Amino acid sequence: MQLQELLYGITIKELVGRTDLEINALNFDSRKVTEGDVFFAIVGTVSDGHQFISQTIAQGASVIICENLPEIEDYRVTYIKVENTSVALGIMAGNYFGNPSANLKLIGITGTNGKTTIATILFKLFKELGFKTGLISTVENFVNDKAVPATHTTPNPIALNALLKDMVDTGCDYCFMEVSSHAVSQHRIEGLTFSGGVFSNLTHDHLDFHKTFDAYLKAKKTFFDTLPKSAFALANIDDKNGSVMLQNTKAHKKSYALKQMADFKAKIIENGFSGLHLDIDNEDVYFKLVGSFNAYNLLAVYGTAILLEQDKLKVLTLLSRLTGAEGRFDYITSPNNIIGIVDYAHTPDAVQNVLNTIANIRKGTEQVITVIGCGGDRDKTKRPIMAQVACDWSDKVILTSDNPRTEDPQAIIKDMEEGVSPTNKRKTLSILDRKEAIKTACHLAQSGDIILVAGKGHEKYQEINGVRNHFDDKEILLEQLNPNS
Ligand SMILES: CC(=O)N[C@H]1[C@@H](OP(=O)(O)OP(=O)(O)OC[C@H]2O[C@@H](n3ccc(=O)[nH]c3=O)[C@H](O)[C@@H]2O)O[C@H](CO)[C@@H](O)[C@@H]1O[C@H](C)C(=O)N[C@@H](C)C(=O)N[C@H](CCC(=O)O)C(=O)O
Ligand SMILES: Nc1ncnc2c1ncn2[C@@H]1O[C@H](COP(=O)(O)OP(=O)(O)OP(=O)(O)O)[C@@H](O)[C@H]1O
Ligand SMILES: N[C@H](CCC[C@H](N)C(=O)O)C(=O)O
Ligand SMILES: [Mg+2]
Repeated sequence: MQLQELLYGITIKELVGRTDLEINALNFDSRKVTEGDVFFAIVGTVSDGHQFISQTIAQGASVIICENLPEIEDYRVTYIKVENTSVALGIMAGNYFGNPSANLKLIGITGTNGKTTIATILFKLFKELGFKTGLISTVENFVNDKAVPATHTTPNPIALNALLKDMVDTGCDYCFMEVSSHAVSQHRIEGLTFSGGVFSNLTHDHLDFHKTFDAYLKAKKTFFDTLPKSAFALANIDDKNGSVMLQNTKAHKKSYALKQMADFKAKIIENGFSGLHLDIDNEDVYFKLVGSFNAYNLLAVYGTAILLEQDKLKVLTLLSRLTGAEGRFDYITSPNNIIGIVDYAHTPDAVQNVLNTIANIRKGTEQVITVIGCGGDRDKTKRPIMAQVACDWSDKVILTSDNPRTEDPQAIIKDMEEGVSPTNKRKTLSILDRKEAIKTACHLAQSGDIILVAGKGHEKYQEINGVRNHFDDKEILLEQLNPNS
């Protein structure tokens, strides 16, 4: 492909060299650059890509996209100065892959909690409705039936557009993708054509990256502010930020809610371990998903399907048969009737929701034992709050490790302990080794008790200093609670 074909939509501040040259691939990582590549120099959180420019030229890069022009060393290389390299990368990655997002219906889902659940159920639903469909999510990506491992919730623009092209080539009509706040801030979704956007909720997370709640909110809102007129914007208006998301969007504004008037409305009739019984848009329907927060997720899915012009009764019938995403309120019952739940709750709000759900459906006499940790190299301010919520809503709590990454796991537990009040101390244990923590919870549990293992959900690893060792909460629960299976 010729460089000039990649430059549609790019505002060039300065150009040195030819644009009528054949290029190989796009690359933002110097370590992967080969002959004929375009290298994008990005200022990151750890290093500045500009410092690798000469190295990439030595490796054969023929085009450099940057925010500051280096001293021109090689007149065979084309240098393009832009305002923001990440924005240019998004647009050029789209051009490189033939702007696949415009050739299917792309729906983005954003919010602190519920993105994976909503995107996954939409993917399953649209496949059941008979469409070829794509999914981009935290757990796994899918090009219709083909699974593609996920590295991020929202991939980088090159991986993202490559996936979308694969979906278009496979004949997919729809793609449901999670849009993380990191992705919006880092312009990973730049240049994509969305047919719709969905907002679930906004609570405490990622303040290490965004610094303030306002900046976090703004990142989410930017996604809605940039939706085109032809798209729909569907927001949960029971969340106080739902209407903020809709404030300035050009898209068709639509709302969903359980507690007030909205375009899509539901009422919880029953909420138990066997599932939810809802009145949804005046239809009485049973669902397999558990917990009132899933009533919101189901309503978001239902609203999206109706906005995508699907038949109401067909949608509700199929939805009532579907299960949620892996590791989200995923539970087993032992032979002596101990319930073990694996859930991806890793924010204060999610922990509160999952424990509220358990509180609402427990019979009353049984103990709730929670095993919980907080991730390293992530928002430190959520640690004491998560521990406090866990203690306030459980009979026993075991604080443990969850992906310490480059941090000292003992120090993370110490941050969590700050949130344990003196009265809560007596019901709290700290056990560094997560496997031992889960084992201890299983030993403490008696018939009828409920164990919640929170934070890792579908994850199959424990990440320590850049190394991911096999670890699976559900596997350990199964082994401990069903020793003969
Ligand atoms: C904080 C964050 O989002 N970091 C992402 C970011 O890395 P960075 O800004 O730290 O990059 P950097 O290391 O400073 O490097 C800057 C630039 O120099 C380049 N470089 C660097 C070194 C070198 O030798 N040569 C070179 O060219 C890098 O490729 C990069 O382009 O850009 C990288 C390339 O796209 C991402 O892989 C990386 O994700 C890291 C691994 C990450 O953990 N991200 C998490 C926080 C994340 O994105 N999470 C969200 C949401 C999670 C959720 O709630 O679901 C997600 O969407 O997954
Ligand atoms: N609508 C919701 N409101 C509040 N909490 C929710 C909601 N949906 C799910 N949760 C809780 O949040 C956890 C994560 O859910 P899910 O994976 O769907 O969210 P996510 O937004 O994709 O998270 P991440 O940003 O980490 O990918 C669940 O395990 C559950 O405890
Ligand atoms: N995808 C999110 C949640 C990870 C959950 C938890 N297991 C952790 O490692 O903090 C993140 O990267 O912040
Ligand atoms: Mg997710």
